[in-house]
Amino acid sequence: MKAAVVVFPGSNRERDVALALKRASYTTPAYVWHGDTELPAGTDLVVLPGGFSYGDYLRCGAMASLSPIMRAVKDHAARGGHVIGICNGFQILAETGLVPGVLMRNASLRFVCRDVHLKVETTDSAFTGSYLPGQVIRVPVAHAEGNYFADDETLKRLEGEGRVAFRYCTEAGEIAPEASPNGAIRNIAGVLNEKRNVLGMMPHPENMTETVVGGTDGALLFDSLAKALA
Ligand SMILES: NC(=O)CC[C@H](N)C(=O)O
Repeated sequence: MKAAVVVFPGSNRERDVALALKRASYTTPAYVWHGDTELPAGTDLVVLPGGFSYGDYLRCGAMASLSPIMRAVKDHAARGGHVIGICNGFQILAETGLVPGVLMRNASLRFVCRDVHLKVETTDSAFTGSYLPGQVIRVPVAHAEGNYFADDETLKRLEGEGRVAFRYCTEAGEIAPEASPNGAIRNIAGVLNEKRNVLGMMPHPENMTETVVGGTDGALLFDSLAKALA
Protein backbone atom coordinates (compact mmCIF):
# COMPACT_ATOMS: atom_id res chain seq x y z
CA MET A 1 0.00 0.00 0.00
CA LYS A 2 1.40 3.34 -1.05
CA ALA A 3 0.16 6.06 1.29
CA ALA A 4 0.57 9.82 1.15
CA VAL A 5 0.08 11.91 4.30
CA VAL A 6 -0.79 15.53 3.53
CA VAL A 7 0.85 18.10 5.82
CA PHE A 8 -0.92 21.44 6.26
CA PRO A 9 0.46 24.39 8.24
CA GLY A 10 -0.66 23.41 11.76
CA SER A 11 -1.03 19.63 11.23
CA ASN A 12 0.25 17.73 14.27
CA ARG A 13 -0.64 14.03 13.87
CA GLU A 14 1.14 13.37 10.59
CA ARG A 15 3.98 11.41 12.21
CA ASP A 16 1.62 9.40 14.42
CA VAL A 17 -0.46 8.31 11.46
CA ALA A 18 2.64 7.63 9.32
CA LEU A 19 3.99 5.36 12.06
CA ALA A 20 0.68 3.50 12.35
CA LEU A 21 0.60 2.99 8.58
CA LYS A 22 4.21 1.83 8.47
CA ARG A 23 3.59 -0.71 11.23
CA ALA A 24 0.56 -2.10 9.42
CA SER A 25 1.91 -2.12 5.88
CA TYR A 26 5.73 -2.30 6.28
CA THR A 27 5.88 0.62 3.85
CA THR A 28 6.92 4.18 4.69
CA PRO A 29 4.29 6.72 3.64
CA ALA A 30 5.25 9.87 1.75
CA TYR A 31 4.62 13.30 3.25
CA VAL A 32 3.03 15.73 0.83
CA TRP A 33 3.01 19.47 1.49
CA HIS A 34 -0.41 21.11 1.18
CA GLY A 35 0.94 23.58 -1.37
CA ASP A 36 1.91 20.80 -3.78
CA THR A 37 -0.43 20.17 -6.66
CA GLU A 38 0.22 16.48 -7.29
CA LEU A 39 0.21 13.28 -5.27
CA PRO A 40 3.15 10.87 -5.64
CA ALA A 41 2.60 8.54 -8.61
CA GLY A 42 0.85 5.31 -7.63
CA THR A 43 -0.67 6.65 -4.38
CA ASP A 44 -3.32 4.21 -3.08
CA LEU A 45 -4.30 6.02 0.11
CA VAL A 46 -4.36 9.72 0.98
CA VAL A 47 -4.39 10.65 4.66
CA LEU A 48 -5.54 14.05 5.94
CA PRO A 49 -4.16 14.02 9.49
CA GLY A 50 -5.31 15.71 12.67
CA GLY A 51 -4.16 19.05 13.93
CA PHE A 52 -4.95 22.72 13.73
CA SER A 53 -4.56 23.56 10.06
CA TYR A 54 -4.37 27.33 9.59
CA GLY A 55 -4.81 27.70 13.34
CA ASP A 56 -8.47 26.66 13.03
CA TYR A 57 -9.22 30.19 11.80
CA LEU A 58 -12.59 30.82 10.16
CA ARG A 59 -13.82 27.25 10.86
CA CYS A 60 -11.76 24.13 11.49
CA GLY A 61 -10.67 22.79 8.10
CA ALA A 62 -12.25 25.60 6.06
CA MET A 63 -9.02 27.17 4.82
CA ALA A 64 -7.21 23.85 4.35
CA SER A 65 -10.05 22.66 2.13
CA LEU A 66 -8.89 25.28 -0.39
CA SER A 67 -5.20 24.25 -0.32
CA PRO A 68 -3.73 23.47 -3.76
CA ILE A 69 -3.28 19.74 -2.98
CA MET A 70 -7.02 19.30 -2.35
CA ARG A 71 -7.76 19.37 -6.08
CA ALA A 72 -5.51 16.31 -6.50
CA VAL A 73 -7.14 14.68 -3.46
CA LYS A 74 -10.60 15.20 -4.99
CA ASP A 75 -9.43 13.74 -8.32
CA HIS A 76 -7.93 10.75 -6.47
CA ALA A 77 -11.24 10.11 -4.69
CA ALA A 78 -13.21 10.56 -7.92
CA ARG A 79 -11.04 7.85 -9.53
CA GLY A 80 -11.97 5.50 -6.67
CA GLY A 81 -8.75 6.08 -4.69
CA HIS A 82 -9.01 5.84 -0.91
CA VAL A 83 -8.92 8.84 1.41
CA ILE A 84 -9.10 8.98 5.19
CA GLY A 85 -9.50 12.20 7.16
CA ILE A 86 -8.95 11.97 10.90
CA CYS A 87 -10.18 14.71 13.22
CA ASN A 88 -8.98 17.90 11.52
CA GLY A 89 -8.80 15.73 8.40
CA PHE A 90 -12.51 14.87 8.80
CA GLN A 91 -13.26 18.58 9.15
CA ILE A 92 -11.34 19.24 5.92
CA LEU A 93 -13.24 16.44 4.11
CA ALA A 94 -16.56 17.87 5.29
CA GLU A 95 -15.56 21.37 4.15
CA THR A 96 -14.63 20.05 0.68
CA GLY A 97 -17.85 18.05 0.43
CA LEU A 98 -16.00 14.73 0.06
CA VAL A 99 -18.13 13.43 2.94
CA PRO A 100 -21.58 14.78 3.88
CA GLY A 101 -22.40 16.80 7.00
CA VAL A 102 -20.62 19.40 9.10
CA LEU A 103 -18.60 19.45 12.31
CA MET A 104 -19.84 22.10 14.75
CA ARG A 105 -18.42 23.30 18.07
CA ASN A 106 -18.62 20.63 20.78
CA ALA A 107 -21.90 20.90 22.73
CA SER A 108 -19.83 21.66 25.85
CA LEU A 109 -18.06 24.51 24.01
CA ARG A 110 -14.85 22.98 25.38
CA PHE A 111 -11.89 21.19 23.87
CA VAL A 112 -12.32 17.53 24.86
CA CYS A 113 -9.29 15.22 25.13
CA ARG A 114 -10.01 11.72 26.47
CA ASP A 115 -10.57 8.11 25.48
CA VAL A 116 -13.99 7.22 24.11
CA HIS A 117 -15.68 3.98 23.11
CA LEU A 118 -16.84 3.46 19.57
CA LYS A 119 -19.10 0.88 18.01
CA VAL A 120 -17.93 -0.35 14.60
CA GLU A 121 -21.15 0.08 12.60
CA THR A 122 -19.96 -1.35 9.31
CA THR A 123 -17.15 -3.68 8.32
CA ASP A 124 -18.02 -3.19 4.65
CA SER A 125 -15.18 -0.80 3.82
CA ALA A 126 -11.43 -0.88 3.24
CA PHE A 127 -11.05 1.02 6.53
CA THR A 128 -12.99 -1.32 8.80
CA GLY A 129 -12.76 -4.78 7.23
CA SER A 130 -10.56 -6.24 9.99
CA TYR A 131 -12.99 -5.35 12.80
CA LEU A 132 -15.89 -7.53 13.89
CA PRO A 133 -19.37 -6.16 13.15
CA GLY A 134 -20.57 -4.27 16.24
CA GLN A 135 -17.15 -4.46 17.91
CA VAL A 136 -16.65 -1.91 20.69
CA ILE A 137 -13.24 -0.26 20.57
CA ARG A 138 -11.49 2.36 22.70
CA VAL A 139 -9.59 5.25 21.08
CA PRO A 140 -8.91 8.86 22.08
CA VAL A 141 -10.56 12.07 20.89
CA ALA A 142 -8.95 15.53 21.05
CA HIS A 143 -11.04 18.25 19.48
CA ALA A 144 -13.14 21.35 19.96
CA GLU A 145 -15.32 20.99 16.85
CA GLY A 146 -16.44 17.40 16.54
CA ASN A 147 -20.19 17.85 16.89
CA TYR A 148 -21.35 16.11 13.72
CA PHE A 149 -24.56 17.34 12.13
CA ALA A 150 -26.41 16.55 8.91
CA ASP A 151 -29.98 17.21 7.75
CA ASP A 152 -32.67 14.52 7.98
CA GLU A 153 -32.46 13.58 4.32
CA THR A 154 -28.68 13.06 4.53
CA LEU A 155 -28.98 11.07 7.76
CA LYS A 156 -31.63 8.86 6.21
CA ARG A 157 -29.30 8.08 3.31
CA LEU A 158 -26.27 7.52 5.56
CA GLU A 159 -28.21 5.11 7.76
CA GLY A 160 -30.00 3.38 4.88
CA GLU A 161 -26.76 2.79 2.99
CA GLY A 162 -24.80 1.67 6.05
CA ARG A 163 -22.41 4.59 5.77
CA VAL A 164 -22.16 5.43 9.46
CA ALA A 165 -18.78 3.81 10.16
CA PHE A 166 -18.46 4.49 13.89
CA ARG A 167 -20.74 5.70 16.70
CA TYR A 168 -19.81 6.84 20.20
CA CYS A 169 -21.07 4.30 22.73
CA THR A 170 -20.65 3.23 26.33
CA GLU A 171 -18.08 0.58 27.26
CA ALA A 172 -20.96 -1.92 27.12
CA GLY A 173 -21.78 -0.83 23.58
CA GLU A 174 -24.91 1.21 24.29
CA ILE A 175 -25.46 4.17 21.94
CA ALA A 176 -26.31 6.65 24.71
CA PRO A 177 -26.14 10.45 24.28
CA GLU A 178 -23.89 10.72 27.36
CA ALA A 179 -21.33 8.47 25.64
CA SER A 180 -20.70 11.20 23.07
CA PRO A 181 -17.89 13.66 23.85
CA ASN A 182 -19.28 16.36 21.58
CA GLY A 183 -23.07 16.10 21.12
CA ALA A 184 -22.86 14.61 17.60
CA ILE A 185 -26.25 13.78 16.12
CA ARG A 186 -27.09 10.05 16.52
CA ASN A 187 -23.65 9.70 18.20
CA ILE A 188 -21.99 9.68 14.78
CA ALA A 189 -18.18 9.56 15.03
CA GLY A 190 -17.30 8.62 11.44
CA VAL A 191 -18.97 8.48 8.02
CA LEU A 192 -18.23 7.04 4.60
CA ASN A 193 -18.91 8.70 1.26
CA GLU A 194 -21.30 7.13 -1.23
CA LYS A 195 -18.62 5.02 -2.96
CA ARG A 196 -17.22 3.95 0.45
CA ASN A 197 -13.68 4.96 -0.55
CA VAL A 198 -13.57 8.08 1.66
CA LEU A 199 -13.84 7.95 5.45
CA GLY A 200 -14.00 10.89 7.83
CA MET A 201 -13.75 10.23 11.57
CA MET A 202 -13.19 12.42 14.62
CA PRO A 203 -11.41 9.96 16.98
CA HIS A 204 -7.72 9.11 16.60
CA PRO A 205 -7.07 5.40 15.84
CA GLU A 206 -3.42 6.29 15.15
CA ASN A 207 -2.99 7.13 18.82
CA MET A 208 -4.12 3.70 20.04
CA THR A 209 -1.83 1.31 18.20
CA GLU A 210 0.47 -0.08 20.90
CA THR A 211 -0.04 -1.39 24.42
CA VAL A 212 2.55 0.98 25.85
CA VAL A 213 0.25 3.94 25.06
CA GLY A 214 -2.88 2.21 26.37
CA GLY A 215 -4.18 -0.18 23.73
CA THR A 216 -4.19 -1.45 20.18
CA ASP A 217 -7.81 -1.03 19.09
CA GLY A 218 -6.83 1.61 16.54
CA ALA A 219 -4.26 -0.63 14.85
CA LEU A 220 -6.98 -2.73 13.19
CA LEU A 221 -8.06 0.22 11.07
CA PHE A 222 -4.58 0.43 9.55
CA ASP A 223 -4.43 -3.38 9.25
CA SER A 224 -7.74 -3.24 7.37
CA LEU A 225 -6.28 -0.72 4.92
CA ALA A 226 -3.03 -2.64 4.50
CA LYS A 227 -5.01 -5.79 3.63
CA ALA A 228 -7.56 -4.11 1.37
CA LEU A 229 -5.02 -2.02 -0.53
CA ALA A 230 -2.14 -4.52 -0.53
N1 LIG B 1 -6.89 16.88 16.97
C1 LIG B 1 -7.46 17.54 16.00
O1 LIG B 1 -7.30 17.24 14.83
C2 LIG B 1 -8.24 18.77 16.40
C3 LIG B 1 -9.09 19.31 15.28
C4 LIG B 1 -9.48 20.76 15.48
N2 LIG B 1 -8.32 21.59 15.64
C5 LIG B 1 -10.42 20.88 16.67
O2 LIG B 1 -10.00 21.29 17.73
O3 LIG B 1 -11.57 20.53 16.55
